[in-house]
Parts: sequence; C-alpha cells; structure tokens
Amino acid sequence: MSDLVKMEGITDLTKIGAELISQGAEAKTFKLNYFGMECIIKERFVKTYRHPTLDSKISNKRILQEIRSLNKCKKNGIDVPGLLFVDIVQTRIMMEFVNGITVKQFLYNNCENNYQNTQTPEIIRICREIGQQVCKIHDLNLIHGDLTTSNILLRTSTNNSTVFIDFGLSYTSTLAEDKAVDLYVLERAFISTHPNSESLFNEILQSYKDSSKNSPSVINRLDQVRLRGRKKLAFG
Ligand SMILES: Nc1ncnc2c1ncn2[C@@H]1O[C@H](COP(=O)(O)OP(=O)(O)OP(=O)(O)O)[C@@H](O)[C@H]1O
Repeated sequence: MSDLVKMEGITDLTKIGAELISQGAEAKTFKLNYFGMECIIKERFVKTYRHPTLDSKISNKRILQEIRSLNKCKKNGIDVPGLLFVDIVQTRIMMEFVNGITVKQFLYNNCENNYQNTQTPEIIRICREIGQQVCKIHDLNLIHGDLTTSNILLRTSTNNSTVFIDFGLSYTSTLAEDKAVDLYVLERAFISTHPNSESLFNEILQSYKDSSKNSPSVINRLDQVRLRGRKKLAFG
C-alpha cells in the first residue's frame, strides 16, 4: 500500500521507478513494477495551449470514458487490460501490463512491408479476430474512436489473442454512421501504416460482416463514409 500512497503524491513517476515507454499527444505511458506485478500507468498531461479549466474538463472526460469503456468491454468478454487504480486528481489510470506486441509491430516483423505476398494463416487469423472483436465492441454500442494497429495488442500468453487499448476517445452510440466511421478510421490507419495491405483489411471486414446481424447496415454506411472521405481528399 505504501507505494500506492507514494504514487498519489508524486508528480514525477520515474522517481518511484516507473519507466516511460511512450509519449502520445495527450498522455505519457509508464511501466512500473508494482509489488512484483508489472503494470501500466497512463498519465494525461496538461496542455498549456488550452484554457486550464477546459483542459481539465477534457482530461477528466477522457479518463472517465476510458475507464467506463474498459469496464464495459471486460464485463462483456472483450479482452482489454484489467483496470487497477484511477487517480482523477493526478489524471492517472493504472492498469494491467499486457505482455505482447502491437499488431503494428507484429505486421512489421512478419510482413517486411510486403503485405500482399506474406499473408500467413496466423496473420489471417489475427485479422479475422480483429473484425470479430470490433463487431462485439460495436454491438455494445461502443465506438472506440481511435482504432489503429498500435491500439491493438497481441497477448503472448494466449497465443497472440487480441487486446484492445486506448479508449480515451471512445463514446456510446447506436448509429450505424458512427460505427462505420470507426471502421473507416481503422481502414485509413491500415492504408497509411501498412501500404498495400487492402487484402488484410478485407479479412477484417469479412469477419466483421460474419459476426453480427447488425453488420450489414454498418458496412453499407461504410461505403458512404468512404465516398465522403475520397471527396474530402480530392477537394479539401
Ligand atoms: N496495458 C498495456 N499493456 C502493455 N502495453 C501498453 C498498455 N497500454 C499501453 N501500452 C503501450 O503504450 C503505448 C501507448 O498507449 P496508449 O495508446 O494507450 O497511449 P496514448 O498516449 O493514447 O497513445 P497515442 O497518443 O499514441 O494513441 C501503446 O501503443 C502500447 O505499446
């Protein structure tokens, strides 16, 4: 308990042995050995260009969204990191450390940037699992908000099963439009991070289609979202 108390008062987590593993646009992610258990602390930092009151409101909203969505997924059998501790004052979430790598790293390691000719059964399986899990998330009327290959981990201990992370931009919606935009964000992330990987995204979509009776309306909507996206790219 003493480490937890220490953590509450401390502004610099590296002083209690935490290791900074990633710094995103809004948060720093640390790894900490907590009583022999590896864990992750995600700390949202102050954005000085925002008005302090607005910044604090946005930060709190993202933390609350993240913990609500993690809990909702966990309760409904979608693998996400287990939540351990939340500190609203210091805008920190402490969660289970998932031993594994991101889908992005896995694809880099296994495809050597040649996504057309290096589709192993394992890669196809992972893509199909992503489609199935995104569909499950959407069936809970939850929109992830930032689906990328960096925000899906592969858990080593369960033979590379998928674990979804980073729910800070998630929200609740029943609309096919919002679910289609979520898929579109993932499609764009695939295209920009893994060029010529269209066939992999098609596997994801096929599996999404196969996973729920609600899928057809979302997939139909995706065509409209893509069209809008292309127009935006062409005409600004
Ligand atoms: N529970 C976890 N277990 C293991 N690694 C994690 C975990 N959570 C996050 N990470 C690692 O930290 C990185 C950043 O985490 P996350 O995406 O949640 O933060 P972020 O600051 O919102 O990132 P970004 O702004 O880049 O989207 C992940 O890509 C992953 O490598």
